[in-house]
Amino acid sequence: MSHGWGYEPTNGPDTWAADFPIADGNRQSPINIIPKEAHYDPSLKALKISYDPSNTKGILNNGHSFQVDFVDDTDSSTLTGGPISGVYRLRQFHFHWGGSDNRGSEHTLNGIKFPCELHLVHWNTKYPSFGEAAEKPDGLAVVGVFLKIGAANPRLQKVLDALDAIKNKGKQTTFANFDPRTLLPGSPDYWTYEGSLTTPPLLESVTWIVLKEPISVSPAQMAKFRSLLFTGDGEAPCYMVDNYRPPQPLKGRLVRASFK
Ligand SMILES: O=C(NCc1ccccc1)Nc1ccc2c(c1)[B-](O)(O)OC2
Ligand SMILES: [Zn+2]
Repeated sequence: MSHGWGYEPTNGPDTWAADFPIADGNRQSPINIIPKEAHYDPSLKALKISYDPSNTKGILNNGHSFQVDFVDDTDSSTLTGGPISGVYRLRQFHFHWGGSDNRGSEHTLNGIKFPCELHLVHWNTKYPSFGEAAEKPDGLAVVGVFLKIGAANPRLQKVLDALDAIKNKGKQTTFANFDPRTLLPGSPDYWTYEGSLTTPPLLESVTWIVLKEPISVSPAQMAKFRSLLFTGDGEAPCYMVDNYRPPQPLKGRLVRASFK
């Protein structure tokens, strides 16, 4: 019985193409971003982010990461502007991180890996649902934020304090009134390119918006991420670390910059 995809040698990123041939597609993510090769596009608008903390629904260990889910049945938490047209609704945010501080991010900058990367997932309201949007080339918009080691980030702490309650795969707990805007850096500068989900089903439906300025995370806070388990209650425990896909071939894609 073939177990599901994951990040171990037997089911990790190098094995995904067997079940998800799109893994070798023409717009796969993540990528290595080389700022000097990005094209400044003066027509790119500023990102407009408007979140309603009361939309926060809960926090879940899904066995690959943990995610904070949002009520997305109205336009109360949205992303507009930037490289996208129309209104995209916030669905969830989650992270990818490493087993040590020298790795963990999915996107890289000049080949440099950050210890962690935040993904804020939005779907295009021209489609009836997230699931439908996820199958369209302009269906999703994901804001990526790098985390770099530094001072403890107080904005992260509320999220990290909830992790003790969702140690195992499948566990979820209440989580309310969180404003993900508080996790964003001060600078509005971003790179953008057309890509995909970075986990199976690896659908090529994501407009990526990767912010230039990282936010901080302390070593102790990174240890909290690494205290989660990939495994379910009663299984042999396996720490949730290195849940990142490495950069994929650019295949001729342009990376645009919103700044000079
Ligand atoms: O939503 C996901 N799966 C469930 C699903 C349901 C219905 C249709 C397709 C997929 N996955 C997913 C969504 C967004 C992002 C990622 C993975 B990411 O690349 O890690 O960062 C951005
Ligand atoms: Zn992600």
